[in-house]
Amino acid sequence: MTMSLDKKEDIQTLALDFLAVAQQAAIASYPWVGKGKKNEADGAGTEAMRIRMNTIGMDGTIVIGEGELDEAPMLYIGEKVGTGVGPAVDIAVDPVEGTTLMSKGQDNSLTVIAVAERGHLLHAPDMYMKKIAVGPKAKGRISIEAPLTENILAVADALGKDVSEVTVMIQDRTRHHDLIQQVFEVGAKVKLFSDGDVTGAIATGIDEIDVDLLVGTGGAPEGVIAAAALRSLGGDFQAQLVCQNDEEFNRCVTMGLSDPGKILRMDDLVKSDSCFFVAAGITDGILLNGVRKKEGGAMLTHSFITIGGKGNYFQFIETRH
Ligand SMILES: O=P(O)(O)OC[C@H]1O[C@](O)(COP(=O)(O)O)[C@@H](O)[C@@H]1O
Repeated sequence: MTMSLDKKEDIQTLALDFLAVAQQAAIASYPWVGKGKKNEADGAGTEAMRIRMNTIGMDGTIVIGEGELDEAPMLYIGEKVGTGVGPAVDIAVDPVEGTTLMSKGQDNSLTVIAVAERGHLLHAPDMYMKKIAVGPKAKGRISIEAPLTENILAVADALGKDVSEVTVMIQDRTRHHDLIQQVFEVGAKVKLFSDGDVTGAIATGIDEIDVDLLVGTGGAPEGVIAAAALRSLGGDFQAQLVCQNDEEFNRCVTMGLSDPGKILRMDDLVKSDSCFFVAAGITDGILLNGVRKKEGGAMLTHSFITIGGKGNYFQFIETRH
């Protein structure tokens, strides 16, 4: 029998199962850290994720994964996962978010998974997306259509901070030159990063991390995953797909996005609070510690879980395997 993900206990149980999936994927990718082999790490994480996911009592469908069936043998878009008996859910995965970071042995690579009730996650094509993210305190105060300077002033006001104390996370890319200049002009601070904008988005929803706003253009699949994390954390995420040519425009239309240039609000990205997000660190980062190998072969993981509809609820979990 297939049931929907409407009961709090269902979400909680499933979220814990997926936490184990993320941990296993991070452990499987770990031997490839710093080896310069992106594909091998991604493959190892993907396989571990799929094996563990197929033991879960659910009727799962991958909606954001490793690509189309003809380009990805595992966790392809549309692949059915789970035992087939249990809640009907849509799943968005990125076994290694920050493949370049991981392959160079740099900080901030992690495994991320977002899950929502069937039909509640946007099926985003693999193209660019303009994004803005804030935590719960600044929810309702930002607009992706407003200039960044205005958003920074609104966030400062919402957080009760002086504008000089507002930290804006931006991916260090030439396409973001104008955004970086706007931060300097208004007197706020940038925190530039080389890769991994899911981490930056989540950081806005966690008080202990000094990040107030994430802006910029990055991957659309990562955008949907980050939106699920922010929805679970009670924050806000707004976006707009960036079609660079007719082919990308037509791809959006084929995937059911009749107006690809539309501003995507939280309800367009993640339709309800029946969702959760889990992550596990591969290398150390601002959000999570990486995998550690202990004496005797035990592995230590550091992971993160946030579940929708519970306010600003999240937990960091250290596990010995
Ligand atoms: O490298 P680009 O083209 O600027 O793309 C940005 C995207 O790449 C990432 O930095 C890393 O993505 P990968 O893990 O696929 O390498 C994302 O976090 C971000 O959304």
